[in-house]
Amino acid sequence: MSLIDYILQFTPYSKLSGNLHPIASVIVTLLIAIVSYIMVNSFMSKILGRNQFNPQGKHVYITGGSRGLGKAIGKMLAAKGAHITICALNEKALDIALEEIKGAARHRNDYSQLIFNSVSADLTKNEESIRALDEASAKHNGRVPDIIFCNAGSCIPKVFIEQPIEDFEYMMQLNYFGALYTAHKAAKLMAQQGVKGKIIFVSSLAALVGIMGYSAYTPSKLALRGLTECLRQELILYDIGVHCFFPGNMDTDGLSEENKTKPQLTKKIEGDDKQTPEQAAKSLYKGLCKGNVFITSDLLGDAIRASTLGFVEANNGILDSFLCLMIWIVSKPARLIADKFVRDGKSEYSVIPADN
Ligand SMILES: NC(=O)C1=CN([C@@H]2O[C@H](COP(=O)(O)OP(=O)(O)OC[C@H]3O[C@@H](n4cnc5c(N)ncnc54)[C@H](OP(=O)(O)O)[C@@H]3O)[C@@H](O)[C@H]2O)C=CC1
Ligand SMILES: CCCCCCCCCCCCCCCC(=O)[C@@H](N)CO
Repeated sequence: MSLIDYILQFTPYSKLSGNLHPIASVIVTLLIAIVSYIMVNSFMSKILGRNQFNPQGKHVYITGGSRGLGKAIGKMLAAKGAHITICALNEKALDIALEEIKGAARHRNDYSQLIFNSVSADLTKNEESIRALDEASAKHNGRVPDIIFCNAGSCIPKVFIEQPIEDFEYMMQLNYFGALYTAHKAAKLMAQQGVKGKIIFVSSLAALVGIMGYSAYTPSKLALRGLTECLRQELILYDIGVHCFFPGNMDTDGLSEENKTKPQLTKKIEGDDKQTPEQAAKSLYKGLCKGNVFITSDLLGDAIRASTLGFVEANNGILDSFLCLMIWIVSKPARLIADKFVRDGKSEYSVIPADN
């Protein structure tokens, strides 16, 4: 008896196969194989993936850690025993956030050994980004942080022709170059010091699907995807892991702020689903534990991710193929409906008179 026959005898297939048409029996066999594969795969990834991300005792550096997602990541990892450094612009907000982050770790036995620190810097500038990282390292005897979250970012949504060029430049400068400056310095220090660390870029679901109103934001976040793909391979040289997170809308100050300038049509197309930053942080953590390179925060995001993989590793080959198929089925009607919203909205968008 072959191994397959041995396994199949424990399935309903063994009782059915005698009565089935040969084609039906091939289909049933395939289905059983697929379901078993998914079960074995998810079981294995639970067993094998459990230790791929253990922040305990590690120094975690979070840009944009004073609010929203960055602060939620800080609290979550502090509670798991990480040393935390947060970096942002506003010092007062940093102080308040650091107290909250400490509070999340206070129940721990090793609380007194944990180091919490905040650094104020303008991350749109290379020298400032380097100084911030140096200050963070100084509190750890010059050792670069083990885990870097490039999370600081901003979104100003507007209709393309009404958006000033300065906005395009600002978003590229903060969302792409801001993350690049920190990652570049951190990777160099990790390589020099032999620190087998991790760099995690916070992109957005809006990087993987382009919708109206995000013409300045989407490209700046898509650039991070490209950077992740190159660095994931290149930093194997130094055993540095690279990951990219693509969350959907999260209930943060950033979202309230962007909603002030967001075109109605953009709101209509993206819908008003949103997660708390804590929920998104949890999805990110789970993805890191499994060793996933591209990580999302909900099912729609996961399907969009799976449909745009290219040469990026699937998180689960079979499941991702299935999700990709779902997007292939729904994307055409979804696009037609979204396009119709835009066509029907023409009258609401009066065009600014031509320059005279
Ligand atoms: N909220 C959402 O719906 C989504 C957000 N994202 C992305 O997730 C990340 C976090 O978003 P969210 O939590 O909403 O962001 P928030 O706007 O709530 O917080 C942004 C953080 O970045 C810091 N920051 C902004 N500019 C600078 C700067 N020039 N130098 C240093 N720090 C800076 C802010 O500090 P300070 O106040 O001091 O400037 C703050 O800590 C961003 O990259 C965002 O693009 C992705 C998908 C959806
Ligand atoms: C062409 C047809 C389109 C069909 C629409 C399908 C639905 C896509 C939802 C995408 C939502 C994007 C959320 C991220 C927003 C974000 O990153 C900012 N809010 C940042 O703060």
